[in-house]
Amino acid sequence: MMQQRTAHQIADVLIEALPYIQRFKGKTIVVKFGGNAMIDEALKHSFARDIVLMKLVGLNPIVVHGGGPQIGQLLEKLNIKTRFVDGMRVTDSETMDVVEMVLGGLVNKEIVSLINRHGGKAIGLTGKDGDLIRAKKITQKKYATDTLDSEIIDLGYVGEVSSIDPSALDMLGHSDFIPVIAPIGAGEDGRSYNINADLVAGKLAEVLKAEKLILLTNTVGILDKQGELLTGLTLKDIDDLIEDGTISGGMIPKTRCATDALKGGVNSVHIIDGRVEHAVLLELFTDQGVGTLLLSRPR
Ligand SMILES: Nc1ncnc2c1ncn2[C@@H]1O[C@H](COP(=O)(O)OP(=O)(O)O)[C@@H](O)[C@H]1O
Ligand SMILES: CC(=O)N[C@@H](CCC(=O)OP(=O)(O)O)C(=O)O
Repeated sequence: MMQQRTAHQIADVLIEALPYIQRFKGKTIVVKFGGNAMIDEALKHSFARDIVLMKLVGLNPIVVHGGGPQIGQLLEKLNIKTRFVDGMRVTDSETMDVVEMVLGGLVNKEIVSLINRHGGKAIGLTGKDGDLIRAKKITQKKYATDTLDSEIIDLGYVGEVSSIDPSALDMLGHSDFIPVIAPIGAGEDGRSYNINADLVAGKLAEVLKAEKLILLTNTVGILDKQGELLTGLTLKDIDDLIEDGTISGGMIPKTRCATDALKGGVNSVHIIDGRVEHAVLLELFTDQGVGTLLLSRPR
């Protein structure tokens, strides 16, 4: 009896995924995997398996990864000091070499190899490969609070996305390959630029006209002032939450990327908890979902 019920429950869970698989078949889903989620071995494996399953059931996953903590660790070993201004790492030429080594090398190849070990065919790219991402230098204006003067802070080789050539991704999307992208772009001068991974994921989702952008982070989603999860938000709600200070710190650039992607034609953005095993699968293929769903307007 017990065994039979368990079998039914398993079948229910499997069949719950069917309408979602039918709806998203052939659609592009951009998934940003943050550096914090990569610290846990079990989480890395569950993420890789989710991506392999997505591809096998006919979706087109594109992975964009971060690696902030991993860059920090190598810089520390090399005794190179680092600092952030408004969520961006100040990146001089020496730091850029380390960023490229960690993001384009160690972290990228680790994710590629994990996906491959779970039966996928991942191909690692930085924005320099296939001329995927062109970057332009960001100039950061920092406004001092005690004076009205503005101080320009030179962030060095920190870029924003100036253009994307998706032809390499189009080719991979029509094959068994799963692209895994490190957030490094090439400047007009051919130099490498360090780009925040959320920015890259948002722009890629926009250019690829992705069905969804999924941002894995280290909170359960966007929280209200009482610390309760906000399960559904629209563009207007997000503006209000930033305005009244509910959304602050690292969540501001993240939600800005999300709103840009929605305005650019992405159907939905999901900010979900990367600390939960199989968070991507639960968000995509179950009725309740996890985290915060952001839409242009109420459904
Ligand atoms: N309203 C909010 N809801 C959830 N997190 C928030 C909110 N406002 C600020 N945050 C902060 O934003 C952080 C997520 O941004 P960040 O650390 O940059 O993420 P990641 O490293 O995944 O890119 C959360 O850990 C939290 O400290
Ligand atoms: C300009 C800038 O700050 N770039 C980031 C790139 C990595 C990143 O975005 O990693 P997470 O997603 O893990 O935070 C950095 O150097 O840390």
